[in-house]
Amino acid sequence: MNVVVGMSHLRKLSLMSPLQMLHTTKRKLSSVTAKNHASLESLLELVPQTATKFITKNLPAAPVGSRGTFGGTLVAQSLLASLYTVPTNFVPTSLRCYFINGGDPTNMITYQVEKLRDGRNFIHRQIRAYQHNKLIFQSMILFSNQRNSNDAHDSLHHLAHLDNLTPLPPTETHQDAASLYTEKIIKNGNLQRYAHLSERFLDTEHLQRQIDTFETGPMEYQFPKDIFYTQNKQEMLKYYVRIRQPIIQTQDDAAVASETKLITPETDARYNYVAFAYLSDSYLLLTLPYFHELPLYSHNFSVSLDHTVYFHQLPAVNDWIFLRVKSVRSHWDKHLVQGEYYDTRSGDIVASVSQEGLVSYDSEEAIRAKF
Ligand SMILES: CCCCCCCCCCCCCCCC(=O)SCCNC(=O)CCNC(=O)[C@H](O)C(C)(C)COP(=O)(O)OP(=O)(O)OC[C@H]1O[C@@H](n2cnc3c(N)ncnc32)[C@H](O)[C@@H]1OP(=O)(O)O
Repeated sequence: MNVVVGMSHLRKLSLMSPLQMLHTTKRKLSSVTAKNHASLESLLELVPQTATKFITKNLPAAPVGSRGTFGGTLVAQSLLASLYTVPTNFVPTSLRCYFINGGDPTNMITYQVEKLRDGRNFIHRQIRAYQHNKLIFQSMILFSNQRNSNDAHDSLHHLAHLDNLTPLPPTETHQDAASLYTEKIIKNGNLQRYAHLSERFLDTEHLQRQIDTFETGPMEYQFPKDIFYTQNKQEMLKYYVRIRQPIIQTQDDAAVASETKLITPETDARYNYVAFAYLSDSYLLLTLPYFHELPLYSHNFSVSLDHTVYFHQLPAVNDWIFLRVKSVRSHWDKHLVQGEYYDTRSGDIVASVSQEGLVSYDSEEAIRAKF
């Protein structure tokens, strides 16, 4: 990224009237060609070093506006690494992670899988991620045997379910992220208000990268129309997300990837879990201001501290997944958010996610005053 150009442009913009600024920004935006983002597979690809040690093939990128590696990359790669160490009939049941040190996007990550226990029904794995010989992340994953379905042990069967979901997000309430971001943040005189929250909103490269990510990144979102700034008290944020890259949903047993083969979106349906782990860290903490009727992106500092996923069934990530997020507790800059993810075809829950983050904001009054 050309930071020097970005900064000088930023200074020029700050001397302009809001109208000039908007026109200049629009011109700049249309002159920057959209970049094709790498596929999810290449973002997450691991090179096996030994049976339990893996190194990333590509650099672990930071999300737009962040300095450190995207947490979802670490969660997903730790799951991918552990999948190489369990038989193909085992699927993840739960996954608990801690983000210990910020990831360096300019260096490869080494994942070390520890085989804690191998049972008939359950397998336990612990995964540690290192950069510069420093521990940056740790996860613990429980796998269960999907072939071991004994009806006698299935009393009190229950799966949370939502009626009235449709395979396509409703257009009257939801809109694709790129056009919504353009409409609500870049256009309609709003950009200057956001620039009061962060100078990043005066940097056309930043705006373009955000739009590129929405348009061509690994995830596709349909957000509620008030997501960036709601003026109504909200208990839950409801949005839709899916993965762009095709991932197989079923496979016959003969074709299941053996432990020696690469686990990819084409070879192993369990890649849906990996992709879900990746998407489950996006637009979770970032949505906190929504619950306070404040504009998104009004934080001063934001990192996730931990992340937990309970998988209830294989998530079909190429279909729209309906997500309900709630804010459980905010206290001394520590914020806990929880999400329930539903399959929009069946209405059944596919996963539950909890995340605590360290996010600092100015006071509500100060944010409102500058916005
Ligand atoms: C290809 C990719 C596409 C992505 C596709 C689309 C994704 C689209 C979704 C986008 C959404 C993104 C949002 C995802 C969210 C994550 O991904 S965050 C990434 C994962 N989490 C992390 O990396 C956190 C790792 N953990 C840590 O860094 C450390 O454990 C902690 C949390 C900083 C420890 O805190 P601490 O004990 O207070 O640490 P301490 O040693 O006192 O301070 C260390 C540094 O932390 C910083 N710090 C700590 N507290 C504060 C604070 N309140 N204010 C400011 N700085 C602070 C300071 O820099 C401090 O440095 P110094 O001031 O000492 O120089």
